[in-house]
Amino acid sequence: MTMTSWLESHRGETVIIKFGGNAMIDDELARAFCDDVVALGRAGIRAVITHGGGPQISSELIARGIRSEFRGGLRVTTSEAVHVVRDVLVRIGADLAAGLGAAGATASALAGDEHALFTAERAGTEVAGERVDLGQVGEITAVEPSAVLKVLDAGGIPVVSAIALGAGSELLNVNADAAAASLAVALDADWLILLTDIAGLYRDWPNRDSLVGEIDAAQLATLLPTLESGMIPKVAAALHAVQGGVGRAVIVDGRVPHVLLAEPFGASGTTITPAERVVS
Ligand SMILES: Nc1ncnc2c1ncn2[C@@H]1O[C@H](COP(=O)(O)OP(=O)(O)O)[C@@H](O)[C@H]1O
Ligand SMILES: CC(=O)N[C@@H](CCC(=O)OP(=O)(O)O)C(=O)O
Repeated sequence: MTMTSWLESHRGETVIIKFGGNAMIDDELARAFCDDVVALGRAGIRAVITHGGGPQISSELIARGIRSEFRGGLRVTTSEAVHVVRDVLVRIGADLAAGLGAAGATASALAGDEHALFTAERAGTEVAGERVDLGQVGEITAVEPSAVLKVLDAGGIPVVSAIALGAGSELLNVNADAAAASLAVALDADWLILLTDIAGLYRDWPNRDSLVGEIDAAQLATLLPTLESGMIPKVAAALHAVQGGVGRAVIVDGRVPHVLLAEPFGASGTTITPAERVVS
């Protein structure tokens, strides 16, 4: 099947694409990403972009002399830091929407704390059996996707920043993979694509011969406790998505130009399927 006919067979499907990794810091890769998203839109695929910006947030915090550290793959976030997180994410969202605009789309940047898009509750985490207080970090408890749907229905591409509102309207920093997964579930998406800076999920990290091509949710759940660092929230997000009804989650290599147009949506990476296999 050619890519054109493959896309044609998926017309009308909803795809949430989490932009991240190297594609975010390399102008040429970012341009290729925007061109691909525009091509998906032209093929009648409903594409929604979500993004994080971990490295950019870290640089800005350092520049402002605010300490931050990661525990269990999540940033410990003070009340001072959370405003920096939001500022950086809003800037990235605006740049991405401008890039998509330059590539020929009508894109609208939406911050997750607006339009009641993401509601979250403060969440800690457990590291080596111990509870860790992460400060203003949240776990998404509700998604109100109407602002996203409005953009999609008008033929545009929503660009969603991963930040949420908690109790008393406090800003909560959320992991961008988790936010993308929650949005994918709320939109009953067919695909969740997570762009990263590695070829996919390795079963026996860092053994480069152990790349996983396809894995179902049950097998992935048994692998989750063995994972490290940034892969923990990413795999947990992929699992949440397919367990919540999303057709497939795919972890793909954002270092590869035009990876989104590699049939099907970057088959070179790791595809996560629901426990009960869906044949498409
Ligand atoms: N089992 C694994 N498979 C793949 N990558 C892993 C694994 N365990 C840890 N990693 C690390 O996780 C990184 C990806 O997570 P992260 O840097 O948070 O991605 P992103 O910035 O795209 O969200 C990889 O570059 C790799 O160094
Ligand atoms: C709670 C938490 O860790 N939030 C992340 C949000 C950004 C993000 O997830 O960006 P990437 O996808 O580029 O890693 C952070 O502060 O870095």
